[in-house]
Amino acid sequence: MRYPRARQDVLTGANLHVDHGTTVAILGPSGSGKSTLLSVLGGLVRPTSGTVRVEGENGGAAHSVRDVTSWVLQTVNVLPERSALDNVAVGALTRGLDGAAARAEAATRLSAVGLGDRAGEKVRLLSGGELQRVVIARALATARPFVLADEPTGQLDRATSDTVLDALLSGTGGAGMVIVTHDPEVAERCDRTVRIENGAVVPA
Ligand SMILES: Nc1ncnc2c1ncn2[C@@H]1O[C@H](COP(=O)(O)OP(=O)(O)OP(=O)(O)O)[C@@H](O)[C@H]1O
Repeated sequence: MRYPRARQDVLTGANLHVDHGTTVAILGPSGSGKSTLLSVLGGLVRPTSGTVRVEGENGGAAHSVRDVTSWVLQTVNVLPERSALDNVAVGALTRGLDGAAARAEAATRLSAVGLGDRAGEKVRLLSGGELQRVVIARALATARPFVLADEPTGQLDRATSDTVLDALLSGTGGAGMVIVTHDPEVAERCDRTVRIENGAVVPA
């Protein structure tokens, strides 16, 4: 992967396989290309060369990457004037639940990230860490086969980070997950950890 007008590749010969139902942590210094790798994996940017492939149950092609992934991103769009519950319910609606079921699912997801008592609050009134938890609850409510998370606990204190990580790791319902993190404790709880070094993905 080389960005337009950049002088060198960010990723070069990078190769990563994520099994269904497993969690992979990506570590690496600032600027090494962690977020770039995540963006390539999720189909947000097209790699300069190479491919991203989603395998179906029998190894055949399944869907496009964008259809099977949900994002935990700090910059992801939320509806600031709507409640936390409404925002998470949107995730559940995308998988075909009706309104009442989507709201029930949203309430459960918000409780799991410790925001049960803030469900009715407008999102614009939440703190950065609370917003991050709303984003996580919404991503999990979509119940897609893969979750891509960029620094999901970056803004949280240790205790909240543990709560959110519990929710993230136990709430996926068997989804595969890729987590970009600087936090060794987050990496420790993943099934596998890799690092980005000189543009390549290497075992940590
Ligand atoms: N849209 C872009 N256009 C050009 N260059 C970019 C773009 N996005 C990132 N880069 C460059 O690619 C390199 C890798 O950036 P990336 O954000 O992937 O790193 P990172 O490992 O996630 O860093 P951090 O830990 O600081 O978030 C950096 O040198 C960055 O300047």
